[in-house]
Amino acid sequence: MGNGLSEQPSFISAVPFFQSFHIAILGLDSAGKTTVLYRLQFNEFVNTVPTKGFNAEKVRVTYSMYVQVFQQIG
Ligand SMILES: Nc1nc2c(ncn2[C@@H]2O[C@H](COP(=O)(O)OP(=O)(O)OP(=O)(O)O)[C@@H](O)[C@H]2O)c(=O)[nH]1
Ligand SMILES: [Mg+2]
Repeated sequence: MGNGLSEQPSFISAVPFFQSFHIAILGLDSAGKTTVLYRLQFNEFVNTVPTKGFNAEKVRVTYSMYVQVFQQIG
């Protein structure tokens, strides 16, 4: 689950700055989707409540590159 998240993979730095991509996090209830999303966004673990609908965050992966991450209910 969220605790297993390692450093962001190096392939991201190989993506040209003008490209953008979306990441969808899918999983069963309480799988740790929101935990992963906020770990990416804030670099810390936060207390979560069950998500209603979906959640989206723009995550900065390099100085000038952002990735839009969508979190969908299970
Ligand atoms: N032990 C453990 N607990 C975790 C881990 N990741 C998340 N949790 C806990 O699992 C619970 C659910 O985490 P969420 O991130 O809210 O799960 P979710 O997939 O977003 O759940 P829904 O929004 O209901 O679909 C929370 O109490 C988290 O603290 C992990 O890696 N290890
Ligand atoms: Mg959630």
